[in-house]
Amino acid sequence: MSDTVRVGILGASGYTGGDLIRLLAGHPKVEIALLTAERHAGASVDSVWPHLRGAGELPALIALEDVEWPAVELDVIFCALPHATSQDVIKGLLHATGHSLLEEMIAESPGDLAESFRGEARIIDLSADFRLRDVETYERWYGQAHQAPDLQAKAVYGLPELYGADIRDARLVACPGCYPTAALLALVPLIRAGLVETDDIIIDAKSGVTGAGRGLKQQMLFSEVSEALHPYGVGHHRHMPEIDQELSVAAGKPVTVSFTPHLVPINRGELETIYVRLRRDARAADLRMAWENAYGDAPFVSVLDDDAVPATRMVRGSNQCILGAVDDRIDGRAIVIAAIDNLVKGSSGQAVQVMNLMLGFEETDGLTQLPLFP
Ligand SMILES: NC(=O)C1=CN([C@@H]2O[C@H](COP(=O)(O)OP(=O)(O)OC[C@H]3O[C@@H](n4cnc5c(N)ncnc54)[C@H](OP(=O)(O)O)[C@@H]3O)[C@@H](O)[C@H]2O)C=CC1
Ligand SMILES: CC(=O)N[C@@H](CCC(=O)OP(=O)(O)O)C(=O)O
Repeated sequence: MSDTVRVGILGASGYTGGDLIRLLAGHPKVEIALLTAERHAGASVDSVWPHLRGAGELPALIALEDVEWPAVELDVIFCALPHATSQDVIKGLLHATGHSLLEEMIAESPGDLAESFRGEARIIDLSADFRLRDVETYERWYGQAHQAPDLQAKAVYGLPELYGADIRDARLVACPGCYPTAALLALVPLIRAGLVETDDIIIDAKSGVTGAGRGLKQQMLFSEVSEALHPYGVGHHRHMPEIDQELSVAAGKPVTVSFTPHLVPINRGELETIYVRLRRDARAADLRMAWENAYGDAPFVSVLDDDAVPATRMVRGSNQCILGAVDDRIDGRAIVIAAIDNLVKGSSGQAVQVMNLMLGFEETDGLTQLPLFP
């Protein structure tokens, strides 16, 4: 492989696609070789993203159907498309590029796919399409049949702090949802250390409006989001099975959480306040110690001392997740708080971190931005 890798971003006119361009333009080992869009196909990056004028020479956005696979010769493909679209597109591009994942699937179930293929682009999907290991769970929560169930079984869950070793060898990575990212970074080490009861976890989550994507939606209008606070998806949000799935792995038994997201009138940022019941006379200090043990070497997770608490302003624009824990005044309980930027650690930054691991780059390459304040 040459010194730089050729990278494509599918869905480059969306919010996560835009942040991928911003981060990758500053990455020392990346050349952005392909950008796609749907409604914005044919537009220049400057016109879609005026804040990226200084990002250097970039290809114009083209429609997916105009991509010349495999001639475009990408080493890495970021797929920042709406869920459900992603699974179709990834399946199609495996055929178009002659990807080795297809070869493997043909070997496993001969007859299903008629030809043999080759090719090695690493695929990093930001959508929800390959996150759930169980196809039935996907179909129940997303309300539709999965178009690529064989591929779902091949995907690695892309939370680097938990699955770094698997990500290094993966060809298809499913980046976690933004809410699961914060919840899992906070809770997995506590569950692994046996410090919290797993049947009494309550997650009160808040997200900025960019979490909903760039498409025009009435409930995202300034007049409807500003000066307001909206709970949504109460009792049925799609991120619940994803959080349950990963906490169950950590606990070695089924875990079901209570989770309620809220839309808050900020552009970026996510804050989760998590109420837990403690085991074995544990205190908040023990929770902090478990995080320190789990994340001692992790460049993007930090733990606040004593009773200090995270806020979205401490992470905005950066790939950081900040954690804090405080003893509750109800004996035996603690309040855990996690803050991330939904567009960075919650999606695009995490996806770049995944690429760095997959290609053996420094984990922090392209991701050293400090947060913006105020
Ligand atoms: N926003 C966030 O905080 C997070 C988002 N995600 C996930 O990342 C993915 C992208 O999200 P986000 O960037 O917010 O979404 P946006 O709605 O902002 O962007 C979607 C992108 O996909 C393109 N697109 C839409 N439909 C099609 C299609 N049928 N074929 C080809 N391209 C299409 C759009 O092109 P055009 O603009 O030209 O129409 C646009 O570039 C989603 O799956 C989302 O769930 C994950 C974690 C956090
Ligand atoms: C504010 C807002 O609407 N946020 C999105 C979460 C963004 C995300 O992580 O989405 P995916 O799981 O779809 O990738 C939501 O609640 O659906």
